[in-house]
Amino acid sequence: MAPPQGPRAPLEFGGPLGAAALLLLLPATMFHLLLVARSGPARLLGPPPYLPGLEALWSPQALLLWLTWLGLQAALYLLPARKVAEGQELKDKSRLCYPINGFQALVLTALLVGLGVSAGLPLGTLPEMLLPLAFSATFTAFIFSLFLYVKALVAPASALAPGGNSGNPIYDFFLGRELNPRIYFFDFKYFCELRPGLIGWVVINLALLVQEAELRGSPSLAMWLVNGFQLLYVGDALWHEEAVLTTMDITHDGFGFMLAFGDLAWVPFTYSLQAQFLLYHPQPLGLPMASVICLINAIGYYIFRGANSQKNTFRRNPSDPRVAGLETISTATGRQLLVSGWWGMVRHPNYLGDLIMALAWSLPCGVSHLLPYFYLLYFTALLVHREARDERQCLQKYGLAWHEYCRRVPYRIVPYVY
Ligand SMILES: NC(=O)C1=CN([C@@H]2O[C@H](COP(=O)(O)OP(=O)(O)OC[C@H]3O[C@@H](n4cnc5c(N)ncnc54)[C@H](OP(=O)(O)O)[C@@H]3O)[C@@H](O)[C@H]2O)C=CC1
Ligand SMILES: CC(C)=CCC[C@@H](C)[C@H]1CC=C2C3=C(CC[C@@]21C)[C@@]1(C)CC[C@H](O)C(C)(C)[C@@H]1CC3
Repeated sequence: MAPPQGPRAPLEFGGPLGAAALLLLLPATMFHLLLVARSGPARLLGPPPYLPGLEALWSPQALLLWLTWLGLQAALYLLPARKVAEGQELKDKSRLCYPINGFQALVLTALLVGLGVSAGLPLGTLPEMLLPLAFSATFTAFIFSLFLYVKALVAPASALAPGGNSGNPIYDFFLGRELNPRIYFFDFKYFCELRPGLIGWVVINLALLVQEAELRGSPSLAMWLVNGFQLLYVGDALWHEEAVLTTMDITHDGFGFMLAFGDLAWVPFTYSLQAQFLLYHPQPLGLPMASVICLINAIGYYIFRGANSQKNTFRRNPSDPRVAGLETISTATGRQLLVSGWWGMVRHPNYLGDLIMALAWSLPCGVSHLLPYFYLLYFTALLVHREARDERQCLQKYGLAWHEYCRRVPYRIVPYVY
């Protein structure tokens, strides 16, 4: 059994009390959003329109559907992959292997959903099941996190994450103890981060579009835009699946309730909020405004993809001709930091692009309600917090070289603002 690592890693998220509060607050917020999106006033701030009883939340059919969905995605994960990629080096100097077949899973899911619809599958009824489906996803995330917590008790110390091993069970349950929990080749964190939640988000959006078409004759332009933008985002994530192997979630964070709930429940049921809002609150949108919004999304995507690809190319091969001409700072670890190109503009250009896209996803919903802007507000808070966590880790890793980088590139996310 692995001993707890003690108080070496500083506690995050407000320690055990913060973690306990988030354990309740995150699911409560998700259900609040689901209830408010379908209510007439759609007020983000204020009490929910009603408190659902257990009979509105618990449905064996929804649980069965949810488990079938997880099973389908797990089966697609196990299909032969076009490539097997190596992850970052671990504490014991080994590297794990990951199948690169996420985009294939998206395409096969689309084919299966298409076949199902043409055989009479009532996709348009899915929006009515969102509440019990979200409940099933939350329930499975709790049970799964318990399993992960217990599994970590028998994991070797070298398999534990730097945080999440404080010895406080609530804090460790929330943050996650084991870095890469696996059964043979099946990596739970990698699977959850990109498959059931992200692809589920796209399917929920599509079901909302289908139901809008059934209700009003055709989907609105606003609904098309939200579906198109978010499909591009998910498709991009799966196309560049290998890049997720260098994100903080995979390389640093343990797998516990925060990521299990985030991946399985929060992403599909709250990231589809704009499409949910549009189904119940149709918004007029003219072509000129739609073109401006498309331009905003394109700018955001250009920055997001450009910055992420530049860093990934550089990390994989610094002498790649696409990045070889960029200015760099050497660090004591032997790794270099980019100080020109996207990473010379601000210290997190990829966050800037992501935030611009988040704005473009809300704008089709008009400006009469705050609710569709929830994602933008939450995401700003998430990225500001994430950026602070990343800066702490980079300072620890790179010391003086990081100070030099901060001096050369003083702004964090938005040039001349923050
Ligand atoms: N939609 C959503 O809900 C979310 C989306 N995201 C998105 O995920 C993507 C990944 O984000 P995230 O994992 O947080 O962080 P990043 O991809 O920004 O990775 C940060 C790491 O990049 C490396 N790095 C930092 N500066 C430089 C530099 N100048 N030159 C070279 N390497 C540098 C460091 O690691 P090292 O030096 O060790 O390589 C650092 O730890 C982002 O686009 C973000 O917007 C993130 C969270 C949620
Ligand atoms: C509030 C709460 C429950 C927090 C948990 C945070 C998670 C929802 C996010 C942490 C990092 C994420 C990433 C993506 C989705 C959201 C979570 C899981 C991501 C898969 C979205 C698509 C991107 O292209 C990405 C692959 C870069 C990204 C990785 C990080």
